[in-house]
Order: sequence, then structure tokens, then C-alpha cells
Amino acid sequence: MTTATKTRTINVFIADPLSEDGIFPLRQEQDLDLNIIVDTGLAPEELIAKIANVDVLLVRSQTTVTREVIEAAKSLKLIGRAGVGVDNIDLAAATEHGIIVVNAPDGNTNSAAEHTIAMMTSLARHIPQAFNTLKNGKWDRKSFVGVELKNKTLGVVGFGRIGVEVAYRAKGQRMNVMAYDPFLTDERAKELGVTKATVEEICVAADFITVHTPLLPETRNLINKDKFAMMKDGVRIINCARGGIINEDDLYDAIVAGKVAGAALDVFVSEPATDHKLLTLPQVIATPHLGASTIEAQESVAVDVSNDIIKFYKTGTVTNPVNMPSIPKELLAQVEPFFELAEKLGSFLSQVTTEPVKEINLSYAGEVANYDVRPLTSNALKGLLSKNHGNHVNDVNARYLSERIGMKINEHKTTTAKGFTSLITIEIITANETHTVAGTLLNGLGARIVKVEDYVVDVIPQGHLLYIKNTDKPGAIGRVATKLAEKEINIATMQVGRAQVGGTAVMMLTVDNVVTEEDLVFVAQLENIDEVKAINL
Ligand SMILES: NC(=O)c1ccc[n+]([C@@H]2O[C@H](COP(=O)([O-])OP(=O)(O)OC[C@H]3O[C@@H](n4cnc5c(N)ncnc54)[C@H](O)[C@@H]3O)[C@@H](O)[C@H]2O)c1
Ligand SMILES: O=C(O)[C@H](O)COP(=O)(O)O
Repeated sequence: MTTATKTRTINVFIADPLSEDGIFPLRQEQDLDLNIIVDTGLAPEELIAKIANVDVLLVRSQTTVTREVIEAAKSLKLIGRAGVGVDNIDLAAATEHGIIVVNAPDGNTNSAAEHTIAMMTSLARHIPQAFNTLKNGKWDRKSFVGVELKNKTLGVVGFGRIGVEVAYRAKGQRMNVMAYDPFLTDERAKELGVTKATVEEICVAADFITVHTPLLPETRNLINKDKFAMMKDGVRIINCARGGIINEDDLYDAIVAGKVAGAALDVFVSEPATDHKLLTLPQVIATPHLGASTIEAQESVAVDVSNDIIKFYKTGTVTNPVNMPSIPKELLAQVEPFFELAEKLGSFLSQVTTEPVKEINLSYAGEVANYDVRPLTSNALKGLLSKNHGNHVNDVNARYLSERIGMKINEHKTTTAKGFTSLITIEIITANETHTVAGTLLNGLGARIVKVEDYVVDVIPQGHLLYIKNTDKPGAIGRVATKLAEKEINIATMQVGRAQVGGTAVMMLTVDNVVTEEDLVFVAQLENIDEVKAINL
């Protein structure tokens, strides 16, 4: 990943209204040259026209970041979502283009949970309808008889950050809480004092149902006419998550049919939703996507994405990635040193072969095998592909690009590391060749290549290397050294290895200057030299 300093201006484009206090970290950043452009409320074609030189795009839910926007953004490295839901961002397009998407998953949890409870209470007691009537000069106490929350059952579908916070608060109202989430365990349900249930069980038993899942293909229309049919008469529905999780037409029909007593909606399939048919029903109360609209939440989510932008440009890593594996903080410190090694090993192999790689086997041995190795594989693939893809390949799209060209990627983990604390061995298979390289981190000494093909070596993976295969006969080393001297190429280090006396041997040389194609030909013509490759790491 890239790190930047003041030498380059970074254009940060803020396309939705963000808290000014929240973007304070960006405004006061001293080490990076950030050019902050605030230009909100743009139509898609206006955004496309302005995005060509933008490095970082910051949005909330209002701006839709389409494939067209991404393709027009020639410099874009990072999209920051100041909030949770990323359904307004074409993640596949971002990933293909190597653009990191980060969000702020924690900053608005409380606000969204509080809004959900406010909506449920308002729904139970008809507060918006009663207020409207009163504003219109009518003192009507008969039309707005509500229901209590106490002893009612609340079904929570999607028991993540917000779902759990809603459950805590509902229990404070002395409600019984049922919850469904594919990741909810019996232990966690017990610990939180909720009844673990299926969506169907919730539909059958709940008086109030609230959804808190992301909008995904699996959750779109999760609550539909079949589910409404299972529900109690007079059930009340709340959606402060995403429009589309509850089928809007089916909800409308269920309300008109008297099955559903009321619905509280903060979100709609298409927003802004000012003339939606659900809004014509007196049983429906609604807010214009206000779940996260508090001073605290807006400051918090904007601070989180601002800090991730700064972190990305200073360290090359981010805290809340959406389209790359997220590494817990405590593990990051341990695996980060391997990133460069994995990339160098991949790069080494890309320069050893000229054929397309059909399969790559990555073996992680020793301590490194205890970690989530996917980021290491991404770095190895980045190194492997960079020969042909240059700067267009990064940790985000390396796996995607590899799979797109049909490369089979196999990761293996073993505890034994042949005497090393950790060992990464990478094998590539092409139509006609197989090549292997292995590397490690030596305590206090940094990265080393310790094996090339079947030969044990000890090479710092840095600078200009010459990889020479020769027949193990006297004089080969001397001839190579003399030829390089003739070409004014200074040898810094030299390693030799062989499997058996008189067989094939390898030389690994580090040299002080770039070795040209012409120089390589001269070396390759020497007696008993079978193959010469220049490798730049
Ligand atoms: N109205 C607002 O302004 C507002 C504010 C914040 C968040 N949100 C939305 O609220 C939702 C939840 O946010 P969060 O922060 O709790 O996210 P989260 O990722 O912490 O929780 C989502 C949960 O949904 C679960 N889930 C996924 N697929 C499911 C399925 N098929 N059935 C049931 N559960 C499933 C996940 O396992 C996860 O536990 C998101 O859609 C987010 O965009 C809306
Ligand atoms: O997913 C979210 O974080 C919420 O829907 C908030 O959206 P907003 O940033 O547009 O308020």
C-alpha cells in the first residue's frame, strides 16, 4: 500500500453533509497536504463531472456511488462512508478498481437504537398523529388510544450492534425480546436475556417486530406477504434499518387488510420518499432517514472516517475496511511485518517466470499460521501481479484480479516451520513450469529469502538480484564475477547452492546496479550457465 507525505496534494471530496466537528481531524492534519472540497447535493452526472482527480470520496447514504462514478474517478483510492450501510456504494466496482471502502460501523449505533425506540413508542401511542390533530386545533382524546409496551413481545430481526442496543432498551420497557440473527448463539442470547428464535417464530409470536439487518440479496423482502400472514392480528412493524428489508407493497396491503395495526418507518426503498403510498395511510408514521441524525452520531462517524483517511495515507492500513479483510488491532501489529515479505516473494516469482500463472500455493508455517493470513495472500498476489498490472493492483483487488484471470489460489497452514519461527512458502504453477520461493522474518534482522526452488539461500529481498542456474562445474562462479566486473556491475553479496555435486546449482547475487537485458545475454552465454534472470525487488 502507498504512504504519502506533504509532497502530493490529496483531493478529499465530501459529497454529503458531514459534521464540521467530525472532519476536524482532516482540517487540522499537518503532515498530509489535504485539499478538502465540500460539494453536496450533486446529481449523479454532476458528481461524475467533478470526480476525475478526486483521491478520497466521503459520503453518507444520500450520494449513490455507482460504477459510472467509480469509473470516472481516475485517481480514487478510498471511499469513506460516514455511517454503517454501504448499499449506496457499488462495492464490486470499487473492489475491481482497487478502491478501498471504509465505513464507521460504531458511531451511530446508539442514535439508531434510540430512534427505533422512539419510533416504537410513538407508534404504540400515536404521538405524531395526535400531535398533528392538536396542531390543527382539535382536542381529540378518543381516536388515539394506544397500547402499552410492558409485557409485549418485541421481535428483533438482525441482532448486530443496533439490534442488541434496541433489545437492551426494550427490556428497560419490560418487554419480552425474541431475536433472530444467523450468528446469534444460545450463550449470547442467554447472556442478553433474549429468546433466540427463527424469523418465522418471531412472526408468529411478536406484538412488535423491528428489523436491523443490512440490505443484502438475502434480506431484501425478508418480511413479505407470507411472513405477514403468519403474524398476530394487530402486530406493529418498525423499520429503521433499510428500505426493502420489508416489502413495501406487502406492508401496505397488510395494513389496509387490518392485519398490521401500524408501521413506523425511517427508511424507504427509494429515497427521498415524499409521495410514497405508505405515507397516505393513517397507521403509518415516518421520519426521513433520521436514525443517525444526532449531533453525537454525526460527529462520531465523521471522526472515524476522517481518522481512517489519515491512517491510510500515513500507514497504508485502515481500521474499518468494508471490501478487504479486517484485521483486529491486536493482530495487525503481528501480521503487518509479513505484508512486505509476502509481496516481495510474489514479486520474485513474477520475475522468475514469463508464463501466466495458473495456480498459486501459499503455505504459512509456524507462528504466522496462527493469524488470519488472507491479507498476506493479498499482498503476495499483489506482488505477483504487479509486473503486469503495475499500480493498478493493490491489497483490495489483488485476489479479485487473480481470480478473474482464472488463477487457482490455495492457502495452507502448518505449525512446523523447519526451524524458523515463521515461514511463508509460495509455489506458482504455469503451463510448463513450477517455481518456489520461501521467506521468513529473522528476529532483529528483517526479511530473508531462505529458499529458491530446492536450494537453501539467505538473501535480503531488496534491490537488484541476479538469479542464475548453472551446472555445478569449477569456474562458473569466477566467470560470472569476471563478466559482471567487465560490465561495471558490482556484486554486493553472493549465495550459491546445489542439490548434488555436479548437478544443477543456483547463484543468487545482489548487485549495486540494474542489470540490463544485454548484460544478461552476456552472462547467459558463459560456459555452464543455463539460465540468468534479473530480479528487482
Ligand atoms: N436509519 C438509520 O439512519 C440507520 C442508522 C444506522 C444503521 N442503519 C442500518 O441499520 C442496519 C443495522 O446496522 P448495525 O450497525 O446494527 O449493523 P451490524 O452489522 O452490526 O448488524 C447487522 C446484523 O444483521 C445480521 N444479518 C445479516 N443477514 C441477516 C439475515 N439474513 N437475517 C437476520 N440477520 C442478518 C448480521 O449477522 C448482523 O449481526 C444496517 O442496515 C444499517 O445500514 C440505519
Ligand atoms: O447506515 C447508516 O449508517 C444510516 O442509514 C445512516 O445514514 P446517513 O449517514 O445518511 O444518516
